[in-house]
Formats: sequence, structure tokens, C-alpha cells
Amino acid sequence: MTKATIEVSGLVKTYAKKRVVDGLSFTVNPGTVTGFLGPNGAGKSTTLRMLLGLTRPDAGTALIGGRGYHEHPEPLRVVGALMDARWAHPKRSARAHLTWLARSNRIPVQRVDEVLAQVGLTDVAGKRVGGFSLGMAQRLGLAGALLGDPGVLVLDEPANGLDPEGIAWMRGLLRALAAEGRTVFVSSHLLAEMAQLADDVVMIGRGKLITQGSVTDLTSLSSTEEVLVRAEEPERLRDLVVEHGATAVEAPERAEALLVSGMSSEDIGRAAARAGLVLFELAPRRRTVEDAYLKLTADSVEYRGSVQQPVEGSRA
Ligand SMILES: Nc1ncnc2c1ncn2[C@@H]1O[C@H](COP(=O)(O)OP(=O)(O)OP(=O)(O)O)[C@@H](O)[C@H]1O
Repeated sequence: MTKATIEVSGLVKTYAKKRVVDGLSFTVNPGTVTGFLGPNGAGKSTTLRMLLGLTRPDAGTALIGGRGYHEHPEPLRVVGALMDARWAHPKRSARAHLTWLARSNRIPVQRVDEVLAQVGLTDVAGKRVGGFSLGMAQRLGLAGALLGDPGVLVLDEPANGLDPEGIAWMRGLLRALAAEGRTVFVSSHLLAEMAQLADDVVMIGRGKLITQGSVTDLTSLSSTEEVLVRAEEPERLRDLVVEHGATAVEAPERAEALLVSGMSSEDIGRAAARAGLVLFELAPRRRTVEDAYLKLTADSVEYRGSVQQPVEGSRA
């Protein structure tokens, strides 16, 4: 196993005049599980396809260990990928599928039984893939990705179709693979899932990078307190908090209420009293990581100036 870094730089892809990947740059390091997060349609799969040489970028580069996917003489030994769990021939058995994959990539066939055991499919190795549940197909896809003992794993929504026990198993496996020094890059549109699994996160919205950083940073970013304030004269309240160096935006979940960041509820209450402002409501609310994610991705929609597609689950 050779360690390798993923480096994406200035990546662009346009479909039908729409930039689905728009100048994306980020790095994914060995020894970490890095979550690739973004709402549906954000451009995650398109980016991964460019990384794997399945789609040609219009501009920019997507390199693994300093080279494009097709520049590696034996790519399966460098990068293992799970993009579509259902690509195996339905009439083949799991073992036959992996044996074919190993032979066509000059990988020793004894690896087949090793990876079948690693993903927990030994008992059904002789069964036809067509009869597999989505969760079993995901495990088979993962076995295929592990076959060449690659230093880099690129997995598109690998938890799809797994039951809670399967998800816990997958989490353990991916963490163990990263602990061995591998670069594990996993896409998901579910932040809660990534918060439990990943060390780092690359977050995108509408094809652009929103943020890259550790999950810990993201959690501290999101744990800043906001205060929901309903005042008789909202405009005066807004001016008042701005004078105190804080910010106020309209609360998405509450008509005529403001969401103030940068000031405690006590300070807002005192300042309002001094200014003779009547408050109807003053409620601190701690943002969860999920809120931060929804807020960040919702902002990326607004950034484009038009909301073509609502952000899934967004309250904005
Ligand atoms: N081959 C293609 N031709 C035209 N449009 C495409 C093509 N592939 C993707 N798109 C469009 O590009 C955008 C980004 O899609 P992509 O699948 O990369 O997003 P995603 O972040 O992976 O979303 P999801 O979580 O839903 O899989 C979408 O609007 C999609 O319809």
C-alpha cells in the first residue's frame, strides 16, 4: 500500500451551460477519513468522476499522488473506488465478479477471499449478485475497491442502503483503513453521518467550495450562540446590535423576529432597556452542526442570486 494525497485544483465542469463544478480546489490527506459534503446536486459525484478519470474536466486538475487517474500504470493498486454499487453483472456470483476484477487488473486472486471476509460476504460469496440487497451490493462494491490494497479510497455515498448495524460496521472499517495511513474520501449529503465518521470535511454547494476543515472546527463554528429577539421596533433593534458590533438577520423560522449573533441575551436585554426598546421575546438558541451545515449550504444558494432548487431540509 502506497500513501497518496488527493489534490483538486481549479476544477470546472459545465453541463448544458450550467457550471456544476465551478473552480473547485481542495486537498485530502493520508491517514484521515475526509467527508465530501454537499446537498443533492452540489456536484459531488461529478467531482469524484473527474478524480477517477470517468469524466473529463473543462478546466483544472484532479490528481491522486500527483498524477491523473489514467496516468497510473495500475490504477486499482493506487485508488479503490465505489461509485455505483449495482454495476456488477447480476448473473455473476460475488466471488466470480471479484475474481474477474482481480484477473483483469493483475491482482493476485487470493485477495478475493481476503476482501470478501473483510466486508463480511464470505457466506454469500457463491450467490448471484442480482439477488443481493442494496446493502450487500455496497459491501461487494467496497470489496472491489479494496482488492488492489490501494492507498486511496474514493467512496460515493457508501452508507446508502445499509441498516444501522451496517452503517456502524462501515464506520469502523473506514476508520481502520484511515488508521493504516490510507486516504479515505467519502461523499455524503448527510452531515450527521459525517460528523460521526470523518476527521475532516470538504463542504461544497452549487459546485463551489464552502469550507474545508476539521469536524472539530466545524463543530466549534456551529456552537456559537445566536439569540432570537422579537422587538416592537425591529429596525431600531437591528441598529442597536450593529452599534454593539453584533449582527442581526431575519430569523428564518419566525416572522418579524431577528437572529442576533455576537451578543449574549443579557447584553441585548440591557442595551435594549437603556435605549428604551420594548422586547417581546429574547431566546438564546445554540446552533447544532446540522444548522451550521444548512445555513452554509443555503448561503451558497443565495450566493448565486437565484434559487433554482431548494436545499434539501433547509428552513431558509
Ligand atoms: N452527465 C450529465 N449531464 C448533464 N447534467 C449532469 C450530468 N451529470 C450531472 N449533471 C448535473 O450536475 C449537477 C451535479 O450533479 P452531481 O451528481 O455531481 O451532484 P451530487 O452532489 O453528487 O448530488 P447527489 O447527492 O444528488 O448525488 C446536477 O444538477 C446534475 O443534474
